[in-house]
Amino acid sequence: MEVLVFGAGSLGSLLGGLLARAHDVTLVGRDPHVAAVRADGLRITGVETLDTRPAATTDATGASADLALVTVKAYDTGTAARALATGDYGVVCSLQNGMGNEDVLADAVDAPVLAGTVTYGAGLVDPGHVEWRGRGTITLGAWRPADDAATAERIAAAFRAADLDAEAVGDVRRRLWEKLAVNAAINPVTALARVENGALTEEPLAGLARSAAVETAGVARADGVALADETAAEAAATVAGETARNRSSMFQDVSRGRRTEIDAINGYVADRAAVTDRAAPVNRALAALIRGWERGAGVGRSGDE
Ligand SMILES: NC(=O)C1=CN([C@@H]2O[C@H](COP(=O)(O)OP(=O)(O)OC[C@H]3O[C@@H](n4cnc5c(N)ncnc54)[C@H](OP(=O)(O)O)[C@@H]3O)[C@@H](O)[C@H]2O)C=CC1
Ligand SMILES: CC(C)(CO)C(=O)C(=O)O
Repeated sequence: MEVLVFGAGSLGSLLGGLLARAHDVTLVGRDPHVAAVRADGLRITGVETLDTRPAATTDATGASADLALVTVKAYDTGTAARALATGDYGVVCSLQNGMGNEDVLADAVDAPVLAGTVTYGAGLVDPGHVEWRGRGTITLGAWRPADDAATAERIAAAFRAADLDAEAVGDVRRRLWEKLAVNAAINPVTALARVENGALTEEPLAGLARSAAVETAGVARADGVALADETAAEAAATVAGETARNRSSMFQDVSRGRRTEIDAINGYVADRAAVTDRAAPVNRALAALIRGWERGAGVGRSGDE
């Protein structure tokens, strides 16, 4: 299968490198990473060590592939969608965190759209070198009723052909909302308190994280997705415990003075709550605090805005 990975940073490089074991992969990213991959290939270290040679480019204009995976940060999805709209793809699949990405892609591209959640962990450590930080699972599903479920199964099988753990599911919206509840609970609280994820398993932060998760579940239900309060709260607590020594991606972004994915996480929950006439005071407050930090830090918002 021809696979184009749009957003060859941490996750895109890891998955692209692993997929290159079985497929014809092109990474779309930035220099100096792209130049290093073109010159010397991609090195994966960590869980396994692997040297692969995917193609790499900084410009996907007019490209084509059987599958386009979208692995940019959520605030860059609009840019990715516009670039993909100039090409020809059999399927487009978001593997990003947060909500709203699939709708942006579906509005722009003329191809079936899949949604995916990923629990693999990755970090780009040097140009041409990505660290594989954790094994995980990829869960895929059709985004719109018109996006055939058999497509999700075919793409999951393509991941499995490259020895990745992947499954197609019929309830991908619920899976995305559950992951959203986990991110809404863990990401802003760890970023604001400057703590590793494990700090959320005890007070004084456990109650705040739980409130964010439970509130997210309520908004999911108002949006037509059956996510129980306790399921969301337990998912957040379990992930915080299992990733106790991790710094969440938002904590890392704030530490590096980089823009966060707050709009697609707690900002999305607060926006959906407003549409369905619900209050979401915890998510709204967490979003305001992170946005306040972004503004104070002068973090650029040049992506979709
Ligand atoms: N890292 C992980 O382990 C996991 C990440 N995720 C999710 O996956 C998504 C990606 O995360 P992550 O890989 O960490 O993010 P990164 O920032 O490491 O990767 C995104 C890459 O895409 C590049 N990019 C953005 N726009 C373009 C463009 N127009 N053309 C070419 N390259 C572009 C970025 O470059 P630049 O920065 O220069 O703009 C960056 O290198 C997020 O939604 C994240 O929450 C989910 C599970 C695990
Ligand atoms: C699951 C979690 C919270 C792990 O750190 C994550 O997805 C993130 O940091 O963005």
